Amino acid sequence: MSLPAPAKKVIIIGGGIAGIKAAIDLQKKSVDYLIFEAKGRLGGRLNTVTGFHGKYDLGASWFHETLNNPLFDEEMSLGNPIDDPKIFYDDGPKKIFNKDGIVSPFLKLDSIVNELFKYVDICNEEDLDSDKPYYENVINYLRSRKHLLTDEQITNVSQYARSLELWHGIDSQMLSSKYASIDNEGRDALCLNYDRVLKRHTDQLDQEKVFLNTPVTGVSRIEKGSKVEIELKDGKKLVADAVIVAVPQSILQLSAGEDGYIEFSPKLPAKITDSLQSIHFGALGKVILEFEDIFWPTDFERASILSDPPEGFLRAIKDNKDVPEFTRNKSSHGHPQTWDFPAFVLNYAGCFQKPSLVILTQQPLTNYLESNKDIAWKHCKPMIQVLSGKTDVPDPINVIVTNWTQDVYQRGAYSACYPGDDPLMPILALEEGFGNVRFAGEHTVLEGAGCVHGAWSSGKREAEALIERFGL
Ligand SMILES: Cc1cc2nc3c(=O)[nH]c(=O)nc-3n(C[C@H](O)[C@H](O)[C@H](O)COP(=O)(O)OP(=O)(O)OC[C@H]3O[C@@H](n4cnc5c(N)ncnc54)[C@H](O)[C@@H]3O)c2cc1C
Repeated sequence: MSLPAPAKKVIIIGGGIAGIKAAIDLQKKSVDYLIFEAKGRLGGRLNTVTGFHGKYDLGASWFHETLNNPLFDEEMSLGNPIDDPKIFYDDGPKKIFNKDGIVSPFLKLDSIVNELFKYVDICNEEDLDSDKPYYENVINYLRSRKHLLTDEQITNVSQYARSLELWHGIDSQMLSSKYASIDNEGRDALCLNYDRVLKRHTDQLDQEKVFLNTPVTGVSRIEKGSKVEIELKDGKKLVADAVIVAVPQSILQLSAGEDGYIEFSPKLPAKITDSLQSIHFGALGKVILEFEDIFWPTDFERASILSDPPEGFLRAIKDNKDVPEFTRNKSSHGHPQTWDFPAFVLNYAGCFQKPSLVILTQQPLTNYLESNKDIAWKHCKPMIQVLSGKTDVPDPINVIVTNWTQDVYQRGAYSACYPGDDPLMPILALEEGFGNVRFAGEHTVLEGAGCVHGAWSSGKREAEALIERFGL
């Protein structure tokens, strides 16, 4: 009589949606698993909090690309009750504001910026071998069209084009032109809220196999690579047949000695370590303002707040002179100035009749606000004055500022491309993995890169790969 083969065991490092999905799928095939999560909660970049007026997502808010989003499909297949909807398409009326108030739709900024995006695509196709900062192409476009645009259009387009910063989480002087454009495979839907999606997943886990507040510090391939041993921060070691490293890309990019660093033994192949040099990490952040009452218009769902162009910008475009760089960090006033950065506003008054506004910010502003949370309202107040058309605006009853850049186990928002970066290299290298050391997360997928559904799909992929490897 032959004994049944002992159950295979997989250790999952990181309890975000990628790690959780991997665990669920492994469990379905009776593969034993343990999840080690550094923080005191599961979910990683899915984090829903409750304020005075309801729930807010500090990390992901939207289901992106809903024509090609398997997580969205799965959620919707479970029903979307009319009296308790799981999503809201917040793509109704949108308004654009600058320092002086509402920007007239007759400036046709959307049409011009759409043409500009096309121009950037054409430039990229014509020059496949090099990559410029996206902002340089914005300037080139404005120079090439300056006889066709009014001064007001040139000034406002230069800043409206920066809206992409609120997608990538980095400023457009740092953003790669090649990877600036956003694929749009379907409408984006606000998820109401991601805690529901997370709970549906975590409820499927065996809670005894989940270890919170347990950072992993080392991963070693042992027994000629047939087993993997992981080391926890307290020095404890555990052995498994495989490991799925589902920590953020920013953690894989740390150097020895930095908080959160994971030591791999033997070292990861150069294919992986070198590829991690060709990608960066952005810092999208959020400031949530809750007020007593609604005192601003409810006739729009989203707003773009345009920054001021640097002094002399228009003249430089018209005279073909060097265009001044825009301010990235602190100005001479000691901290970042409101009108130096574009912002994206989600108007809860327009979407849900609630007196709240969610303001999205990008690097380096996010880093500053997340480490100086007490100035967040002062920074945002001029935007709210413009948005409401009132100088005398009440203070919020609650200000919530995200913490992604300050969390040593996150260190920002998601992968982002600087000029010259090649996001494909790390994706291919991490997808290949290193024997039974596997990788999952938003930074390891092509479809849904940077997104929740991408991270989820990567967990599914790694579970499938191990199930096949184990011959199950
Ligand atoms: C502000 C913001 C807005 C976003 N908006 C959207 C959006 O609207 N739509 C969308 O689709 N996506 C959005 N995203 C991206 C999305 O949230 C992520 O792509 C996705 O949640 C990543 O999941 P993950 O499992 O790959 O990583 P994570 O969720 O980061 O999980 C990784 C986990 O690893 C843990 N960890 C790190 N180091 C260790 C260690 N040494 N040991 C153990 N555990 C460790 C971390 O604590 C973390 O919990 C947003 C992200 C942010 C920050």
